[in-house]
Amino acid sequence: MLDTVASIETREIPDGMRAPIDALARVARNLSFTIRRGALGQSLGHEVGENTDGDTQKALDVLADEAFAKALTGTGVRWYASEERDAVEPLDVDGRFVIAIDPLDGSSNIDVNVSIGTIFSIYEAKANAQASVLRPASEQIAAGYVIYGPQSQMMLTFGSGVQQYVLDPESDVFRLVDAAKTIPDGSSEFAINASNYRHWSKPIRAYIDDCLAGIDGPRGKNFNMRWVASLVAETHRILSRGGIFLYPSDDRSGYERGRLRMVYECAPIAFLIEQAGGAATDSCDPIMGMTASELHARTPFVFGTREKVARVTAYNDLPDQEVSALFGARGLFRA
Ligand SMILES: O=P(O)(O)OC[C@H]1O[C@](O)(COP(=O)(O)O)[C@@H](O)[C@@H]1O
Ligand SMILES: [Mg+2]
Ligand SMILES: [Mg+2]
Repeated sequence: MLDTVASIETREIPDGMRAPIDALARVARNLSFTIRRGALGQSLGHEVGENTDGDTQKALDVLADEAFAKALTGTGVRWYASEERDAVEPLDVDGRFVIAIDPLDGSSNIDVNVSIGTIFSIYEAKANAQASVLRPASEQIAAGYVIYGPQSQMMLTFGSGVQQYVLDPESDVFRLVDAAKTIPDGSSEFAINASNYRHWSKPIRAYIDDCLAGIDGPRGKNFNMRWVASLVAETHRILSRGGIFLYPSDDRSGYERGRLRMVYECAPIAFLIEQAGGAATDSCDPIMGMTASELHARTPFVFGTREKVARVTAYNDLPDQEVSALFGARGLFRA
């Protein structure tokens, strides 16, 4: 259907990158259609296997991965690195780019009609597959995500701000609605999977304790909590109205480095967030300065408005015994 016309408005997309971005947008609009059909179409949420990281793969994870790899072939992409594949794979031998992708983010939400997404990151390719993705996040030349929600939207950065596109159901084209999206200040929302509270480090517990204490605590104001369990949806909310997201490391086996993957989840989201005026860290240091040790490596992840992310770093920098007391007693960073 519609595969011969441009699937995204290209005026703000650098010339050399239009082919891969158009391919990503084309698959995204097809996925959006498939997701909207739900049970009227093919089954999407049943388990079909397990990926390298030990996550169950749903039918839609695999369908999305195969569709992106196929559509990107012939668009100048030399290497394709996916959450759903064991290793980085070749596409076009002479291609200029490497794409790292989480083809379907928020898999646990497929069956319950809650927003899910796609996250991607683009670098200049190197001759070596591994070296093309195991490099500082700051070397990304583009990053973006698609959210499949009540509206399907795409957010893109090429290193000079964040562009917001909405998939127009009339024309089936992603249309540019904001060429300079920035994160608003002032939200009092935090997002964390609070069921893991007992597993967190002291500084993370102290940070959340102080939020929960609300107007009676050291922060002197009330907070609200959100947890969608789709990284894309949390990012979209924070880009739209501010706040902070935390997926810290914890003491469960396998969560020593948190849950989220550096190459195709945290690096691209960090790039977008910084380009929108926010900050992204591993709870201490900026994600953009980090290099993954392997394709599926995890990292603790904290992002949102700068002041909120800096506060988490400050809690982490304090000696254990001082963590809460100091903030409470001296009223540091009040509100
Ligand atoms: O179930 P948990 O531990 O709260 O984890 C939720 C996180 O896992 C993820 O679903 C991981 O992504 P995938 O669905 O791509 O594996 C994130 O989108 C989300 O932030
Ligand atoms: Mg994901
Ligand atoms: Mg995924």
